[in-house]
Amino acid sequence: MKTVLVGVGQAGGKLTTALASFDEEMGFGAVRDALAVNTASADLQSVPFETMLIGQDRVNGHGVGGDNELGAEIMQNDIDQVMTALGNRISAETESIFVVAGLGGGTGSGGAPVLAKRLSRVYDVPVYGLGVLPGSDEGALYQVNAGRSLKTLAREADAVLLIDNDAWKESGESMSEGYEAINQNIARRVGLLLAAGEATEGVAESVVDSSEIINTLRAGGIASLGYASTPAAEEAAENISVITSTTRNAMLTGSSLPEATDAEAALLIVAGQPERLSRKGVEKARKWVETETESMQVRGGDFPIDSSRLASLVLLGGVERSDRVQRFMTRAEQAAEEAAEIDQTAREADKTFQNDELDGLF
Ligand SMILES: Nc1nc2c(ncn2[C@@H]2O[C@H](COP(=O)(O)OP(=O)(O)OP(=O)(O)O)[C@@H](O)[C@H]2O)c(=O)[nH]1
Repeated sequence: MKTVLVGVGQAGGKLTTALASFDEEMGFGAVRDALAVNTASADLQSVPFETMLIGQDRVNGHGVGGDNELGAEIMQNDIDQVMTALGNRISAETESIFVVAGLGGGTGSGGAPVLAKRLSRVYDVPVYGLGVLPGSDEGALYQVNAGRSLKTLAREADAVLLIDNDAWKESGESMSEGYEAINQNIARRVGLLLAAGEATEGVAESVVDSSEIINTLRAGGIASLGYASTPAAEEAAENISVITSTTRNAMLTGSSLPEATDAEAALLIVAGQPERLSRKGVEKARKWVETETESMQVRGGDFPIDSSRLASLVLLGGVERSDRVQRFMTRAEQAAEEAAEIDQTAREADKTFQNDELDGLF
């Protein structure tokens, strides 16, 4: 699937870098171009492709410090500049645009929905969000920001592929090592998905194309992507249970959104050497995904790659009713209510203080 990536904010820029590098290293060529947009000049310095600093008149290159309303405002003010830079990158062959952002901060959280809205109006190709949810140990501001941003982004984009920062956390890792590992995990999943949509030449089974990805995400809302891989036997017939167990792992333990299994639609892609791919295995695994998601719209296909391992990618569309997403929304709403209460108490204290001051004066 020929794609143009736009990273907004720090996490957006880092993830876009990881994705573009993975695509290049693997020689896939699905990522056609990329742009990183930020309000903080320091965050753009290590980005290896074109960058754009916005909001200089407001924050002078220092970022918005988690203020996602300001992030949205700045994107709105500078949107023409961003659209012009993207216009030079989006061509007739572009099949999708991904707006990539951490949803808990300020620049990406506020800016990504504004940009997705404008892109959807101007271009006919689908505009997807690739959004990162803050880990559950991140503070209330991050949860509130992400709750609001996710709702808006899901409305403005054709779908939001959601990544939970808690998904691949390993104990003992520093914050930056942790991000690095998460970004690599995301790059591998999304990179393979985009590349699978590009595969053209023949294997015995059905090759996935871009339209299957688009159709799986057609329901809109929130999507997740699972991945797992296992060493494979040389003979396809010996790999039936390898494919089913790898698919189970991809969905149950390798998902970008753990525990999100209730879906409107799904796409299973099994990648590996054509001679190791078992048609029966792919069909059995596809049926298992059908049962697990309780969806009648489960597509299946394969992606020929030169590897002695078999890998399963499971794209789930329309997972917003799943427990994980509901739990996050509840947490974000609680944090928003608590923040509003604190705000109210502060305002009341301020009023009392002012009244007392006035009492003293008159
Ligand atoms: N997966 C992942 N998440 C990250 C990374 N960097 C930051 N985050 C998450 O993204 C959120 C913060 O968003 P940032 O992208 O840092 O913020 P920003 O959009 O640049 O906005 P401001 O810094 O407020 O101007 C937090 O929830 C972090 O956990 C990263 O490299 N990878």
